[in-house]
Amino acid sequence: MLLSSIPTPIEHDWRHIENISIFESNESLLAVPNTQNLKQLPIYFDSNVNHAINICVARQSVIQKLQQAADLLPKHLGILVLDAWRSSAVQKALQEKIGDNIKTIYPHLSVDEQQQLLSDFVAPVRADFISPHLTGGSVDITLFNRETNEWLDMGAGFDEPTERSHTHFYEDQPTHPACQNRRLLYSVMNLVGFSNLPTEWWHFDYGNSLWAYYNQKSHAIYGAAHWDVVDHQ
Ligand SMILES: C[C@@H](N)C(=O)N[C@H](C)C(=O)O
Ligand SMILES: [Zn+2]
Repeated sequence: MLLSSIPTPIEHDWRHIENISIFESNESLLAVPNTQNLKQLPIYFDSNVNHAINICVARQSVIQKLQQAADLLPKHLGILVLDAWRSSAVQKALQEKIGDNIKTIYPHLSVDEQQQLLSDFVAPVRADFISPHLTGGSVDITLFNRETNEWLDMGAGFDEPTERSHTHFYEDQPTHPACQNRRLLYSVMNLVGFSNLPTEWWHFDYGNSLWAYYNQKSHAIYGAAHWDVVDHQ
């Protein structure tokens, strides 16, 4: 497959994204299946993030498209879903967790600079804003080797709040494995219709306002979605 190079980022402004119209499609949230080349590992539940659920769920078309993207990969690779739909309570817990990481890594930055950096890596939690993962249209994913189950080298850890996480970071080192692996993930996801968040090599969207923004669509098709843990026990 011809791999796309990863473009220089277009910055996003959450204030602009919240003004995009949503024509809700009412597609259901479903569990991400475990197939040979598509698996889930609910990373926030496994790492005891408050309120995280023990399953990755996403909109029906998102799941279909993930499977299509996985089928485009070389046979020895698969897509591992780490998180998909996420409640506002989990979003808030992540704001705190990643905010604390930023304070530790960058103690010399002012509070405003730390907040600005946090907004690159975690969407806001506000009553008037629908965060991307709350729509069931966002997925946090990586690639794994189907023979060894190992994650591929992406050149920065998942949720690492540093510049190395920016999707295009390794574009000036085309022979670096992380450049090749990011291009592969980016290419298959792009081919089936997802957009990528330029600050995070792992975050992709379909159907929500972030996707409408990066794909220059007139409107999004996914607003807030709800998964009732009690109904699904
Ligand atoms: C927290 C991280 N995994 C993520 O999903 N970030 C984006 C920006 C989000 O919070 O929607
Ligand atoms: Zn994400």
